[in-house]
Amino acid sequence: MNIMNAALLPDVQSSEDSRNIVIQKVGVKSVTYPVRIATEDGVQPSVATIDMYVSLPAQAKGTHMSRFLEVLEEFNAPLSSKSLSTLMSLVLSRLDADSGMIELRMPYFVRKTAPVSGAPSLLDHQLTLRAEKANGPITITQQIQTPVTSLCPCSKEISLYGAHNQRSHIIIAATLAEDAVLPVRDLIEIAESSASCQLWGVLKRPDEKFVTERAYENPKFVEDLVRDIAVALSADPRIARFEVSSENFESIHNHSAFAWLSGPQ
Ligand SMILES: Nc1nc2c(ncn2[C@@H]2O[C@H](COP(=O)(O)OP(=O)(O)OP(=O)(O)O)[C@@H](O)[C@H]2O)c(=O)[nH]1
Repeated sequence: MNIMNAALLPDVQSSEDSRNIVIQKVGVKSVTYPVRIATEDGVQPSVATIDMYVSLPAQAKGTHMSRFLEVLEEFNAPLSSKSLSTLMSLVLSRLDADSGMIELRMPYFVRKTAPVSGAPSLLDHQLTLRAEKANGPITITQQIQTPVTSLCPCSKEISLYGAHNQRSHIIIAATLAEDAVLPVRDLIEIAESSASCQLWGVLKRPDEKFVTERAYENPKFVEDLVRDIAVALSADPRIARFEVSSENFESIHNHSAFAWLSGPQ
């Protein structure tokens, strides 16, 4: 459509609304979009599911939905805490809004080498990056879901042989201190080092023996996981506040053991 035709169309969104009701969040939800993530090892391509919202004042009938995607089209920087903050500012300015939120959810891959054989493989994590602007400055939250192994201390103590163990999903959401930079890898390392054992995509037999014994020597309740992680996050000056959870997919039940906490405490 050319500009002449567009100018002839009524702009319903920009008309006045008489109900006197503010909308806290309006925008686009579940946009699937290719992205590039800035990592310490270079730029990693991924595909994100994106929500972008702004507030709408009481007198405005509608927001300008097309502008969210226009900003995304123009935004060309690899994703980092700094560039996400810039994207939030661009959205607020283009939508003429005081407050808003952008959340991107995407797979994030880490290249690993198996503990004994050194076999290379990729391990997938779920990364969520969130920018929020309310009354103060823009805040950035980095959330990572990391899969690990946990082995039950009680089971080890009471059993003649073995101990039940499970795959656990640890979720750490760290809201950064102002201007702080926190590599996502640091959060993954905190999660993995707090677990009974970390996971690898490829394990040969010597590696399998290693992870089996490593988990047995390092048993953890779901409570131990979230508490050990909270201790590490509380000591990190780059993190203003955090939430940690672990879901342990039990092998002796058809349900999970779960723990959640927020900090610092
Ligand atoms: N506000 C609003 N827009 C919607 C809704 N449903 C669809 N639209 C969008 O309306 C858009 C077009 O409106 P605007 O984004 O304001 O487009 P425009 O007026 O040509 O562009 P600007 O001049 O930049 O505002 C389309 O992208 C549709 O997605 C809705 O429920 N609310």
